[in-house]
Amino acid sequence: MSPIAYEYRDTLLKLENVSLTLGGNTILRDVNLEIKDLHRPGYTQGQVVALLGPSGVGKTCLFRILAGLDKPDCGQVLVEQEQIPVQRGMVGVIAQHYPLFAHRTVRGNLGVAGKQAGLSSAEITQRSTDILARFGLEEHGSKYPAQLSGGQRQRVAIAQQFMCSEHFLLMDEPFSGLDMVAVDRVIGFIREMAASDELKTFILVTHDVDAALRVADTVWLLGRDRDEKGNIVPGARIQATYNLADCGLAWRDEPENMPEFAELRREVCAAFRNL
Ligand SMILES: Nc1ncnc2c1ncn2[C@@H]1O[C@H](COP(=O)(O)OP(=O)(O)OP(=O)(O)O)[C@@H](O)[C@H]1O
Repeated sequence: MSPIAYEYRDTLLKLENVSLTLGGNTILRDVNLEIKDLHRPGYTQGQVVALLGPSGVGKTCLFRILAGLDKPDCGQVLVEQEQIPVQRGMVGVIAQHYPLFAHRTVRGNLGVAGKQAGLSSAEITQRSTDILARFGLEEHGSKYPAQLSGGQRQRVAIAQQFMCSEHFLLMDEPFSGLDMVAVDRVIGFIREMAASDELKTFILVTHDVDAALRVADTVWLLGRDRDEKGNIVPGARIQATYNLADCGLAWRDEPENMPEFAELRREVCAAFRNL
């Protein structure tokens, strides 16, 4: 199938030579990547990118650096069209399992995020109302997390991050522990939200090859090199970049049923196994 037309515009987020050492061990080594505003003629299209890597490779460390929660030893993360150094709060963070405050209502949960982002009470009320409507949660504002379904809780957790970060949403293992139907629902939701705003950018950190290839327009493989004897060289870096738009897989319904998907999946899995 022929690829869908698109072009890249401004840089929205850039990692420049990010390296990290912890307890004397090199964890990340010269990680470079760039997320650009992806433009599809006739469509509003945000970005969905995935950082894929095996367990223990340094995904969580990179996640924290991307979110401005930790500083790398060298290198930097620049965000927005103005390319400013990332600060805590500029990138919305959704931790694994979509945690919420159990003792606060849905509106209360959104309010906490709004307060952390420095919004006034009036702004919190206004933005919460807008966001609840956008997420189809209008009727649930005064409910507590325990009174929601799993899918609704996920939506609230994602909505919460939209209170503080308009554009960037970083998700840590968003598919872990979910059944097939729930994975479909999260993928559908990410796609829908990404198509709601030209600058909306989802960054998924995951080891789930299938889900990453189903939802992302770009996938980066994070891994460590091996020396000539096959031993692991400390320090993960970007080992491969897969452009799913060029493969004709991005923005399709059920790309997993396309032959191109199986081919790319084979290639990614083979590379993954060597990391
Ligand atoms: N505070 C720390 N001090 C020393 N080493 C650390 C520290 N935090 C993490 N590490 C090491 O850094 C490496 C990467 O850890 P990280 O949690 O980022 O991996 P990951 O890719 O997220 O793994 P997983 O998918 O299993 O969660 C691991 O080898 C870990 O032992």
